[in-house]
Amino acid sequence: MTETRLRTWTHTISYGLATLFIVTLAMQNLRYGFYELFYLAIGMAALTLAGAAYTFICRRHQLSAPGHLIILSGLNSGLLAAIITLDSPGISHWAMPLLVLNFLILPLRQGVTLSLLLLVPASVLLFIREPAVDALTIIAGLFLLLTAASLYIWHYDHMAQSAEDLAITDPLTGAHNARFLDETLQKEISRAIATGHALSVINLSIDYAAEVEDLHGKAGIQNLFQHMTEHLFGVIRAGDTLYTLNNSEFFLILPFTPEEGVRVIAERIRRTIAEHEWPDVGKATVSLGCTTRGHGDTRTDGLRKRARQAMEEARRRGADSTWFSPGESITT
Ligand SMILES: Nc1nc2c(ncn2[C@@H]2O[C@H](COP(=O)(O)OP(=O)(O)OP(=O)(O)O)[C@@H](O)[C@H]2O)c(=O)[nH]1
Repeated sequence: MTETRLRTWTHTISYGLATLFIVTLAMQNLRYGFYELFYLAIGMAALTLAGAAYTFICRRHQLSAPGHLIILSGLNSGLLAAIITLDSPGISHWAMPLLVLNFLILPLRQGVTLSLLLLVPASVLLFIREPAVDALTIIAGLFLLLTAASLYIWHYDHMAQSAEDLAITDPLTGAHNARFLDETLQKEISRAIATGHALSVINLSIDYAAEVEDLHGKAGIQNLFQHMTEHLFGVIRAGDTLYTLNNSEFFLILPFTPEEGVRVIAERIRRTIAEHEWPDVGKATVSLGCTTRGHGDTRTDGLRKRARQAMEEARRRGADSTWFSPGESITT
């Protein structure tokens, strides 16, 4: 299930349960003749229903739907206004479903801010109006709920981020993996088409990797691969992204980099790697195939294939070399 779908479901269920809870409150207050509270609950139920409808309307871009903040601000400020004006002791309990809703629907920071904006003035009023022990009990309960909800959401966000990082990172080198390469490259191609900026890529492989492995073992080639990854991270500039494809190949996406630029950076990488003294292995070289996005390159496979062919051409011409393969020229 995608995150957008997951959120659409959790938002709909949250708004649905909140509506049910608030409508029950409304009916109870109607039964006992507390008409002000009845109207307040009806207003709040209308807003939670609006939230559910908004969730349905924005189901395809749930992650960037700003309307939830407006709806929840309305709910929170409505309840706060009621707490200030109505002087009804039980009303502060109504904050509980709202706190949960704030955390389930909004990003953590917005949820905390909105909840504190509701709880702090409500707590002050409780202290003024209620006996100290009663006020303290209610406030402690509300703040306990706020802490538990924020810790839970923080934990969930953290776990989701770790799972995402694991899915796109090579555990050996810490660079991005092949799975993430196509996704990023497609985004960069679309960005380059939209903005007209140049986009270049480099496919890079360690020369004589099989021989290095025979001589120094699997651990030796893995060590070299790790150290080269660190080295490459130190050479490329912010905005460039590095991918490790198998135990001896790298791929670089270089946004805003024209042909002359990719030739410069490829040559710099080749030279610095050849000059470096690598732990365990000593000297090592790489072959680099570079290309720049051409007129017909709207998908990743074309660019990747051309970069690979250029790398194979560099290898054919002898180790420790770079080869540039031009794409169809872009006429503007
Ligand atoms: N993407 C990318 N391009 C680079 C990098 N280094 C050099 N280039 C390209 O090569 C060109 C010339 O780079 P340099 O020889 O370092 O000259 P520079 O004037 O210091 O380059 P700037 O980084 O643009 O200031 C740059 O304009 C870039 O297009 C790099 O690390 N990443």
